Amino acid sequence: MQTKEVRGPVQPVVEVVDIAKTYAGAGGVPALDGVSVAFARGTFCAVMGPSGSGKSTLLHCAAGLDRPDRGDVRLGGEDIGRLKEPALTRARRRRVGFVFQSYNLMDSLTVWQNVLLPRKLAGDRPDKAWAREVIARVGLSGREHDRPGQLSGGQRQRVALARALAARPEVIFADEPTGALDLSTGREVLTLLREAVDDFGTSVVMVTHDPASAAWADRVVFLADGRIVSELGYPTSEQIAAQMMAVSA
Ligand SMILES: Nc1ncnc2c1ncn2[C@@H]1O[C@H](COP(=O)(O)OP(=O)(O)OP(=O)(O)O)[C@@H](O)[C@H]1O
Repeated sequence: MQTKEVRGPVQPVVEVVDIAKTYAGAGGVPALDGVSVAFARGTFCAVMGPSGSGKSTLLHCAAGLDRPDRGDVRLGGEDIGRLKEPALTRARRRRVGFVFQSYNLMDSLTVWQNVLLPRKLAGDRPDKAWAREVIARVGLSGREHDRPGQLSGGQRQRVALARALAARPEVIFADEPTGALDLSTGREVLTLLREAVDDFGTSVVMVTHDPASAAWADRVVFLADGRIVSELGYPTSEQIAAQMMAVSA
C-alpha cells in the first residue's frame, strides 16, 4: 500500500530572528535593532531602505559574512550563529553565492577558473557540465579563456552570476548588483537573476536602492533605522518608490 507523503511547511532558505548589531565607534547607534525576517526558498526578495538603514549589515549577517551581536541566523535550516570558524566558512561556501556591485572576480584567473572557484574552495569536485550550461545561460560561451580585464562591466557581472550559479548554492545574495552598470546592462543582469529563480529554482536576496530594480523581485522588505518597517508583495516600481518616500520621511 502506498503511503501519502506528508510535508510540513516549506522551510525558509534564510531566516534571521531578532538580530541586532552595533558597530564599535558608531556612538552606540545600532545598525540593526531587532530584525526578524524569513526569505522563502525559490523566491526573489529585495531589501530596500534609506542610506545607512542597515541593508548591507542585514545581508552580511544573513550570509554569514558578519555576526550579529544577538539573535539567530539560519541558513538552509542550519543555525550558523553557533558555528565557529572554519565551520562557518565551510557552511557559507556550500550554501551561499554572492554577487557584489564590484564583481569581486579574481583578475588573474580566466572566466572558466573564476566560475569553478567556489566549488574548488569548498573542496568539492566542480560540476563542469553545469558550469558550461550556466556560462551559456549568461551569454558568455566562447569567453571561457578570457580574463576579467578583457570583459566589459556587464560581462564581468555575468561571470559573477555564473560563478554564483555554478556552485548550486541554496541562496544567492546580491548587494547592489547593478550599481556599477548602465541601465540596459543592469536590466540584463536583473533578467538573469529573475530567470535563475524561475528556471533554476534559485533563491535570491538582493539589496538595492533602485525601485526599478526592486520591482523584479517577488517581495520587497523595507528597512529604516535598523528595523523592518514594511513590505510589499509583487509591487510595481511606482509602489516601491512611494514606499521609499514614506520610509525616508
Ligand atoms: N564597519 C562599520 N563600522 C562602523 N559603522 C558602520 C560600519 N558599517 C556600517 N556602519 C554603520 O551602520 C549603519 C548601517 O550601515 P549599512 O551599511 O548596513 O547601511 P545601508 O542601508 O547598507 O547603507 P547604504 O545604502 O548607504 O549602503 C550606518 O549608520 C553605518 O554608518
